Amino acid sequence: MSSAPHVPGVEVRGEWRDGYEQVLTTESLELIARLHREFEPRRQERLRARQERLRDLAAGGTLGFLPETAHIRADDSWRVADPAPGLVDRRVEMTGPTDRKMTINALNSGARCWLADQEDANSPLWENVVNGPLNLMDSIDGTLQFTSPEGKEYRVRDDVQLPTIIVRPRGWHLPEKHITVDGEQTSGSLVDFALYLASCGRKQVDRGQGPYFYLPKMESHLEARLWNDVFVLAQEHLGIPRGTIRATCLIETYPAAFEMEEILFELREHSAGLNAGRWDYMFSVIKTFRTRGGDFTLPDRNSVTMTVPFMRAYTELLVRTCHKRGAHAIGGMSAFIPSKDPAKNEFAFNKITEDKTREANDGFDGSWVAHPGMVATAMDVFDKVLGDKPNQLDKKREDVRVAAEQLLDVRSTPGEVTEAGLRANVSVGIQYLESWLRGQGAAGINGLMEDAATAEISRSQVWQWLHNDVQLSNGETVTRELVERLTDEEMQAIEQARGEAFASGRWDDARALFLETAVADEYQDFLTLPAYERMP
Ligand SMILES: CC(=O)SCCNC(=O)CCNC(=O)[C@H](O)C(C)(C)COP(=O)(O)OP(=O)(O)OC[C@H]1O[C@@H](n2cnc3c(N)ncnc32)[C@H](O)[C@@H]1OP(=O)(O)O
Ligand SMILES: O=CC(=O)O
Ligand SMILES: [Mg+2]
Repeated sequence: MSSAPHVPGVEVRGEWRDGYEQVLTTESLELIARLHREFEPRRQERLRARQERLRDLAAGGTLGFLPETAHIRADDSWRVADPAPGLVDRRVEMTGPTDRKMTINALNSGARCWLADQEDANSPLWENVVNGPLNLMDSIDGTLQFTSPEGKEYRVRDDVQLPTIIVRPRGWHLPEKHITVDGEQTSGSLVDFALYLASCGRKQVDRGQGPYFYLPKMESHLEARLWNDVFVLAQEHLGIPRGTIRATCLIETYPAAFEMEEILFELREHSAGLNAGRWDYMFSVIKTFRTRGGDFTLPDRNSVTMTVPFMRAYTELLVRTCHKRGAHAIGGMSAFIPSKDPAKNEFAFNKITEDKTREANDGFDGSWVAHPGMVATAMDVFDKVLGDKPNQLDKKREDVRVAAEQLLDVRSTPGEVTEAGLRANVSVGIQYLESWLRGQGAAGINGLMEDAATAEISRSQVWQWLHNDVQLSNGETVTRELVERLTDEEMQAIEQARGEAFASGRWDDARALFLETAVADEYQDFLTLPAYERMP
């Protein structure tokens, strides 16, 4: 049995298993230590800045384009780096967790890129943190195999074009408690980043591509600057040419929507574009102005479509901003997944087609699908719009003009707050949390893909409706008693639906966590923070 290598100041506190030595190497742990020592104070500073901004907003402030960076927006001369190998044609990107089976299924999906997710679709169980990069390493080495408990054999095909791998590390807010440096918990972002970079970075360069990343949940261009500085130091540390790393930033927080251009600017030598992360964006809209009542209260989650005014303003601005700077604009995730029921399946595929058609016509260069069964449908849509072109960076969208007021226009969102919407939030929130606590960060619930971002919407809507005394369409006011009663009823329904399997689930924990984050007066910034404390 191997054990963790000795690196001064570094302690691996997570359970050690055979094979981990391939990823938890001296080199990767030294990189984590160097990044931690160099950047942890700045990470903490940026997290404090988030809190300060939230306090200002709660006190009546608002969001707007920053006066201090107006010169960056006004300067037409700068562009991001030219697209890197493997990132020129990104018309369809698969997303999903990095367990062995799903890694193989994603690689065989026919998509152009694969977002290998250590974030929204992953729950940071220690074994997921280590196995993710381990599986990616095996896939690059061509040794990845899997046999299911039923005996089904999985292999990466050699007759399809493999997607370009883009790894999404955790956001800046999440700690990693299983690796400490000088006695301190490390950053989940830096651990995910360093484990992949150290184990796969050079291999990706050798096969003509590079270590590519998706960067989630950033709230300001100064957080992007922090990532850029991390990239510069890590490339130098590992002896990889500067600019080899490429990163696509998710614009998925309300404050970041006002700093798209600055985020591209900060990362320009490493930038691979922006992505419209619609689910976290919706969560962030609720969270940012959660105490400000009617003007920022959204109706039922399923009424907030991509065509409501404030969402439309956000995606239009994203395409225009990217193409002005030579950067790819990547669309988001429609939550519909295939169903065994033919009518529901047809509905889901129609929804995907509609969503991807709107994005392709708007100028996005590609978009996400959550399930391999949907790759061909999305490909068909983008093929029709792109034709032989690898992207549509030439579609400048200079017709688009988006003012701050349009991004902030939540009030014009049509729809109601209904008891069914409240029940759905409670039920989905609890079911997702139960799955997350067991180490599964994405789940299909009621025909929809649910992950950390969609669960954040569910619990934050309940919090917002409750703490703003919102009236349901049936005239009833949302109170703590009502939410608790519906929670009891929904728990009974879940127990009935799950049958015998219910007994082995972590339902008490999931229910308690949901109520702690959806009902308690003190709003938790991220559901995953208290959830992580309940994780071994
Ligand atoms: C807000 C955001 O950040 S969106 C991006 C993050 N979220 C995600 O990436 C979610 C990705 N999607 C998923 O994880 C899955 O599709 C789920 C959990 C929603 C549904 O998965 P399942 O219940 O397994 O669906 P289903 O039974 O239809 O799957 C059929 C096959 O496709 C595979 N599959 C489904 N989704 C994926 C995926 N995203 N990646 C790889 N394989 C997949 C399944 O493993 C299964 O394989 P098998 O037939 O070999 O056993
Ligand atoms: O990460 C994507 C999102 O929609 O959230
Ligand atoms: Mg997200």
